[in-house]
Amino acid sequence: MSLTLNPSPAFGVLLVNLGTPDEPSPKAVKRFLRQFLSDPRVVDLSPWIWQPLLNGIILNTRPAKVAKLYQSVWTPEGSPLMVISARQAQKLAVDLSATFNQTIPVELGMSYGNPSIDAGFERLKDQGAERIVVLPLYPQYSCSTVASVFDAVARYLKTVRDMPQVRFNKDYFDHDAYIAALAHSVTRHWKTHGQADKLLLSFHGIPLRYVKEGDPYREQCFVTAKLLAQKLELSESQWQVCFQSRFGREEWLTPYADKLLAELPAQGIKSVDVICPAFATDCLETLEEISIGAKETFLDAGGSDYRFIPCLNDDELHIELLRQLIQEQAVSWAHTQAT
Ligand SMILES: C=CC1=C(C)c2cc3[nH]c(cc4nc(cc5[nH]c(cc1n2)c(C)c5CCC(=O)O)C(CCC(=O)O)=C4C)c(C)c3C=C
Ligand SMILES: [Fe+2]
Ligand SMILES: [Fe+2]
Repeated sequence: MSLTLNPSPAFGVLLVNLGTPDEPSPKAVKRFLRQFLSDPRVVDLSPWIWQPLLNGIILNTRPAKVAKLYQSVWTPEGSPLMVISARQAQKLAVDLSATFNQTIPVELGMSYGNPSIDAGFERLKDQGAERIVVLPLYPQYSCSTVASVFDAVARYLKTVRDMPQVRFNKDYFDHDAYIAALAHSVTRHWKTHGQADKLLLSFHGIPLRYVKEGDPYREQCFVTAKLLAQKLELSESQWQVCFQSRFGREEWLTPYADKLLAELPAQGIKSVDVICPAFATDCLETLEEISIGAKETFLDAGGSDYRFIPCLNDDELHIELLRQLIQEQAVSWAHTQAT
């Protein structure tokens, strides 16, 4: 039964992800990388040192190379990250609206590129939402991702006279529904392809220094991995964590995915299933780096079978997890409406 007196929504949802270039051209990639890599939460070096390096070398060499990689995964509808994020938002809006028995608007906001976090807030405001749940789609908290979303939210709020009430979800690395969704995607994959010698859990890396300075990301990755292994009833030798997407010369979290995959065949591991639990949505880093590049590394090193497990994307259990996370944040705003 609905007790709503006010026709405006009880609340709105801002789903946040990293963002992606507008098109797979060197020019658009350069624009995207300039914004992304100028964020001090991502690269925390002194701007006096970093900006000349970024503008003098990186932005003159990397965009052409990375644009080619984007072209290899781009779809007719656009960048995989954007296309899948839009589907997630649409499905989540349907499920939330059913839960709360009224239309709950869900908008996307990207940390870098379009649509921006500001644009997402504005769209929610246009739909009458005065209370907003911000859900960064990063299961494990890192200063380089989630804190950067928080910074952008705070920057937006500074620009408005009447700020909305905001709830912010920090992480969900150990949420039962997250582990259940991951476990379901692995068992579904095993049913179709069989089970490999090892399940490799490849998380996006960060500089080791960030962890030494207090970032809980690595610890949260290991908790996720252990909970998933437990749920799948895997023994210690049947799974392993590694970290991908290293950038720059500094030491990042280890073991590095590419190095490990090159070593495993010599240790007698000839087949692997690879899952990327830190990514809520397939993107360049999963579809190119892990699904294509890392596969080549493993097979070249003598591996026989390499199988990539897609991200949770718009899987039913993933949307259910997102719905639960929102409901947990919004329950005190909307308990009279929840059915
Ligand atoms: C420079 C340092 C980087 C840190 C720290 C970092 C952390 C981090 N990133 C993600 C998720 C994604 N990263 C993606 C692409 C990407 N990441 C970096 C660099 C850092 N990431 C770069 C330079 C790029 C762009 C591609 C390239 O030039 O290599 C993406 C994919 C975007 C897409 O368009 O598909 C995601 C998603 C996490 C989760 C994370 C820390 C935990
Ligand atoms: Fe990244
Ligand atoms: Fe990469």
